[in-house]
Amino acid sequence: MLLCTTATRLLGRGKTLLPDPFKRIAMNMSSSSAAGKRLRVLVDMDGVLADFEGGFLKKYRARYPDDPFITLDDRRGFWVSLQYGQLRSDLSEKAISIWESKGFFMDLDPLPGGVEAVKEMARMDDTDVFICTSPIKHYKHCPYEKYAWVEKHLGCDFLEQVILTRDKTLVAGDLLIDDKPDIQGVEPTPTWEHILFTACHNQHLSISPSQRRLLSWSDDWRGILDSKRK
Ligand SMILES: Cc1cn([C@H]2C[C@H](OP(=O)(O)O)[C@@H](CO)O2)c(=O)[nH]c1=O
Ligand SMILES: [Mg+2]
Repeated sequence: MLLCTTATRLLGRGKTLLPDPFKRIAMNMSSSSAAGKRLRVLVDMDGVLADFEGGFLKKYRARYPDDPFITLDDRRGFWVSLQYGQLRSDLSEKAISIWESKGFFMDLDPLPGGVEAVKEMARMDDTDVFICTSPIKHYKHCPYEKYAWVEKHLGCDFLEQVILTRDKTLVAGDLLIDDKPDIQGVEPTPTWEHILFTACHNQHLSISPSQRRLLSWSDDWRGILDSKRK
């Protein structure tokens, strides 16, 4: 799955085709004209743009048709394997085998409205959007497939915006839209405000009054971005 043309691969995307010194001048000009006013939005991938839970359930049921499963309505807690292990101890490993398989991350369907929202965000003035996503430690397929998914659904240019990290606290931004309720890492005070994206596993959680949710991509994500603009 390589859709980037050779020319694009060699030269990079249109915006950054200038030779380095010119690029620096252009960047200085744009940063002085918009001094510090750009909004940086970090958008998570699984559970926010890509339907991890739906994709998991479909493949789990196809591979283990005689084993019990948990409906999306009954999902509780971020870690799928933890809840499956509580249902029956051997099911934890069976669950893990699903997302460690070739094609799992590539085949995930986009969640409704996510791709369109991210494309619209990227076109907004003074706004930088990055896809901030964690690969699983079984690295044989996942990192490649995450890039391939972005290329397929958001386009080749968007590959520039991908940040793969196991520690999102190290990434600086104004907003992090993410379905994981607790985002922790080595940085105790990340620069971003975490917006909890509602998913089957977190919808019943009560969150602190200061924390904000995005219920879906039909919810007012534009208002949340505007609230952070200086
Ligand atoms: C194991 C597991 C991973 N994931 C996702 C979260 C991470 O992607 P993301 O950062 O894009 O949300 C990735 C690695 O943990 O897989 C779940 O959403 N639920 C799970 O139970
Ligand atoms: Mg996620």
